[in-house]
Amino acid sequence: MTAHTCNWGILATGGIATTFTKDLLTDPKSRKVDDIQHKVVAVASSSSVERAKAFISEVGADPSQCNAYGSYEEFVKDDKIDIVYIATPHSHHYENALLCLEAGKNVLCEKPFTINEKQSAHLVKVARQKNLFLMEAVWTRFFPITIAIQKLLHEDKVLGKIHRVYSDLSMAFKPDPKHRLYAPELGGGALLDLGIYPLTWQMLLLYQHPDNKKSVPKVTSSLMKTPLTGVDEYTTLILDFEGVHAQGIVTSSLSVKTSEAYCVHVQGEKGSLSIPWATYRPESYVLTLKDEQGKLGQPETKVFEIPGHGMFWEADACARGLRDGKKELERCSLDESLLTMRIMDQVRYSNDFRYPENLEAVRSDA
Ligand SMILES: NC(=O)C1=CN([C@@H]2O[C@H](COP(=O)(O)OP(=O)(O)OC[C@H]3O[C@@H](n4cnc5c(N)ncnc54)[C@H](OP(=O)(O)O)[C@@H]3O)[C@@H](O)[C@H]2O)C=CC1
Ligand SMILES: O=C1OC[C@@H](O)[C@H](O)[C@H]1O
Repeated sequence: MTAHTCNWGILATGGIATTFTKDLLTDPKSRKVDDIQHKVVAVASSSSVERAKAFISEVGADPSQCNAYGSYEEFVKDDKIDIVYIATPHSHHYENALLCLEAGKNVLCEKPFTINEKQSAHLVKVARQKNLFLMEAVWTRFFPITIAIQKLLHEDKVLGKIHRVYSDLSMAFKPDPKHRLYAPELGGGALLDLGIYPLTWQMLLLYQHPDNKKSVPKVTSSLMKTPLTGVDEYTTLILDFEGVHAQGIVTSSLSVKTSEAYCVHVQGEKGSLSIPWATYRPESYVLTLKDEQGKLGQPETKVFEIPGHGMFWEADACARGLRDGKKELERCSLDESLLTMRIMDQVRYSNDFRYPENLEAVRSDA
């Protein structure tokens, strides 16, 4: 069978663009994939064409097969591109994705999709009008371990009724008002950068639970701003999923690292399942079941190998989706991206946290 080739354009040349593109260029056979292969055919840097050329060399792309651009506007005109991966700061996702969609390009945009739901909804509207593929790059959703955990809980029901899911992603960053994580003008703060991951686990484990029937959770929350720049430093969400009659507790912070014990902890009537570090890149789970007397037995750990960073699985899924004429993927559906943005909006706005007006705005044709 001839493998289907997916031609990628990389928009921006920073940290995650480097990680994603190196993963894209790993040998698919290393993850037992033979129906897909990826090529990087264009790279754009808003800094300079020299930066784009340097990036192409740094990631090991073939410069003879890959066009370098010093402007995103020129880059999106490149008709060799099948799909664009957007890797700019949160503040720029909305405009960058519109630029790509309006140029007729399919888009995989880093998380969080945009600054707020109305911007994401505008992207969805344009993608659907132009019959283009669009997805938020919530890469964790595509890990084999993530799919296995959902099967364990939803189909095999190893824990029986689920009572509660705790999930957290917190990291002790060095406070720097210029860094994208602290800068309001770049969409800084814990929730959109980190909190989206523990919130995604709630969507995967409780919102998607068959008994929940996709009922939207009631959300209460608290948020504490950093005195340094006023972005959110600590956030706590409580999600009541009435459909499955279970509660989710979601936390994130810029100032303290997630407990070593677990990033995700699921409590059910028959025991518990924990996922150790990292919330965004799970490598194992620990299942502890009760015996007939209801006493907790020995924990059993299952490890899943990751032949690289792990960003190739979402890329493989996008490539298969394009090959098969899909415009979105159920595993990371546009509706769930919109609901996730809606919940994060609710947390920010109900706790009096808004980004600068120009960042929260949508275009007049939204
Ligand atoms: N999935 C994951 O595991 C991760 C995802 N991310 C997401 O990726 C996005 C980028 O994060 P990261 O790679 O760490 O960020 P970086 O700061 O490392 O890179 C951002 C790049 O965006 C471009 N850019 C364009 N305009 C600006 C601007 N005004 N200020 C700064 N950079 C600008 C620059 O590239 P150029 O000059 O070439 O245009 C810059 O290098 C974020 O939305 C984040 O949420 C981040 C880390 C991990
Ligand atoms: O997506 C992410 O994952 C890990 C963090 O270090 C990073 O800030 C965040 O954007």
